[in-house]
Amino acid sequence: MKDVLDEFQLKAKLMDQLPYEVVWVGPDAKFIYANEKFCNTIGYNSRECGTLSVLDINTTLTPEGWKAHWKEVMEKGSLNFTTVHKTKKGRFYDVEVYVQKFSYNGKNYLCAIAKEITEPNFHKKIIDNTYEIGNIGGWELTLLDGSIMATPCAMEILKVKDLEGLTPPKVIHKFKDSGRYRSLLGGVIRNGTAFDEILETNDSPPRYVRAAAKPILKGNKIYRVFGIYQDITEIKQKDSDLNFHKAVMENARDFIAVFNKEGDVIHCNKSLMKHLGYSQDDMLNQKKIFELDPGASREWWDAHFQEIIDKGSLNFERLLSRADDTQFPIDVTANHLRFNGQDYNCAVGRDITAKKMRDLELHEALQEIKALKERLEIENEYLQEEIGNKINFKSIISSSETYKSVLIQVEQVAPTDTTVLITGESGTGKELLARAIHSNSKRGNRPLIKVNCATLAKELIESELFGHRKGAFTGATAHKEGKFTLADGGTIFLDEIGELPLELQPKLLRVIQEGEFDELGGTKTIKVDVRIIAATNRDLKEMIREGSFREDLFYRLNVFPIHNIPLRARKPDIPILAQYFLEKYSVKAGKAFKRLAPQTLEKLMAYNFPGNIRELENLIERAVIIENGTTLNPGNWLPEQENLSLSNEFKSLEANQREYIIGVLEHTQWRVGGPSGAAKILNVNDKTLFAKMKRLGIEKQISAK
Ligand SMILES: Nc1ncnc2c1ncn2[C@@H]1O[C@H](COP(=O)(O)OP(=O)(O)OP(=O)(O)O)[C@@H](O)[C@H]1O
Repeated sequence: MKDVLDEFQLKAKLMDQLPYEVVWVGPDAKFIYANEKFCNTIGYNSRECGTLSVLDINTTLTPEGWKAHWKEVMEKGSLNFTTVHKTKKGRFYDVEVYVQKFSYNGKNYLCAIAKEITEPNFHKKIIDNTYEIGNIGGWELTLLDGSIMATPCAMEILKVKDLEGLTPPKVIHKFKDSGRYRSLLGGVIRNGTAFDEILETNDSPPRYVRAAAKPILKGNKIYRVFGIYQDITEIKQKDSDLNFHKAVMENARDFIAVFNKEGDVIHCNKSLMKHLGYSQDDMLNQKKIFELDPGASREWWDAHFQEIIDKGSLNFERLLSRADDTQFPIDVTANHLRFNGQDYNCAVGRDITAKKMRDLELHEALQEIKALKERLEIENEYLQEEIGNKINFKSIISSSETYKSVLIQVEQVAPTDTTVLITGESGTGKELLARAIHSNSKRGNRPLIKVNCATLAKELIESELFGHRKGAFTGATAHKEGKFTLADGGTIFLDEIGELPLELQPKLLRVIQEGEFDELGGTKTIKVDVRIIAATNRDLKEMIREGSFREDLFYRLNVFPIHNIPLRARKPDIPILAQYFLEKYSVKAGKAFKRLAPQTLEKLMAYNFPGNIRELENLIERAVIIENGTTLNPGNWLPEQENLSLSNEFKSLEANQREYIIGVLEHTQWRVGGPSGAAKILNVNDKTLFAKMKRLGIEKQISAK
């Protein structure tokens, strides 16, 4: 070495002046000469350099590598490459090397000129600042000697005091899942598998560190691993806050959807997607408001969107359409949202099907209550009437043996639910019997609803009996309960059943048979529990023959027939009945009558009473008004003499009725209604009398007042 130095001393001095690191190297890789720049950079003095070889400063170089390198330079004469040198203090730095072969005294040498290619200062500053702001620490592990270099930030992030703390065996314990980090580091060191993961530290409270590493290769050999640590606790916190808010939105039971001005679904939560039956892919940026809300037109949407911008938010109800085309009502609050310079409609909605159902049920319940109230009011009217009528029942006056059989029948059938058909002439007391049956049945505390089939206008009978819904026909301005509904649980008394129009008879038959009927204009079948008592003064069998009464209905009604005996067939009852009426009307008229004169009774007994008990009652009432005293003597209130004799030439009942009614009408100067009208005298209501007059062909040229 000394010889060589002597020979090259001058040249060597010149080399010292160069701004490059210059070394001369022999075939054994040992330095023969190193200039000052090299010595200064590498940190060894020139004496120490004399003891070093290339392998000492190039830590990745092996003896075999050196041999191959020497051979290549010898062959090629020169080479250009970059490598890494290590200083005496252990700092690694990148160098660009130019190697030139030269020979002296038959021996070959290398002259290497190296230049540090570490980043210039300002670049380094930028990098340092970036790392600091990003809270990123860098580290580099040299695999050959296991040495590690790191930025101060890396040590800060992992809270280690020295570089040793960042070496793989130590650093793994900084993380909660040290096993996982060990395997990640092992992967990059052994197999060059880069990683980029977020790991939780062992600190309390834990922090989150992003750990990433990648191998640095020389050829296909891993000689270093470069990595970073980044404290992302804050980012993670923000992220988890964001995720929390997202989860709140996603898991809200209410529907949340965000639409842009064009009506595209920009965002929608799970609840809405599930309810509509769409997947996320179906919905986001695929669906428009117009598909979800079939009632929304372009014009509506534009106006609505603008209104939301103007007002901030709006509340309203809409119908949404599901994927399967079914619809459901929602209550929506649409809010204006301005984000990144764009306007959005953020709609929060709720399915109100159940609420609507409840409203409907409530409405129906209210309707039902209303109907029940109406019914109660009507029932109350009937019950009031009943109270009066019950007095009449108590007053069934009879002492005749003949009538006893009728009363026995009443007593027998009353407690049952059997349908009863009471026949008999007009005025014989059929209604009185019907009331007696009802009062003595278990339905006695429920109403007895009376329907006079003769007095109802033909076209109204059906709605009277079965009720109608509002609008069922012209004039049906409100819902009306039918008599059958009113009689539910009680008894219906169908007086003058023979007058029921033929076309309504099947409907009555159905109620009797099945206990159900359809309301006019209604959609539901109404079921009722009603006992039926019918009465007629017509010969229904004859009517069947004529074809004006259905035979099947007759047999349904005629389950328990009671024939009411005419008064002329129970004459022994005349005195007792006459006495009863005398007392009744005396009290009413404020008269003092106590008894009937024997002559009066005689005349009454001689009379045929075509109008039966009603006629007797009316006679006495009239007598009480006309006469005075305590004994009722015969007077001109008694029927015409010719009618008093028992004649064989009996007139028909109808002819008698006609004559009698005309007589009364003449007496009242053809006044039908009012306190002194014929109806009052005949003890029938005005309508009944009008119906009778119509039926009997009595001209209606008179005023009804
Ligand atoms: N046994 C009786 N005791 C007391 N009053 C009676 C008796 N029978 C009938 N009446 C009275 O006679 C009048 C007529 O009776 P009711 O109306 O019951 O006869 P009706 O056969 O139903 O008549 P119509 O066929 O004309 O409807 C009533 O005022 C009733 O109170």
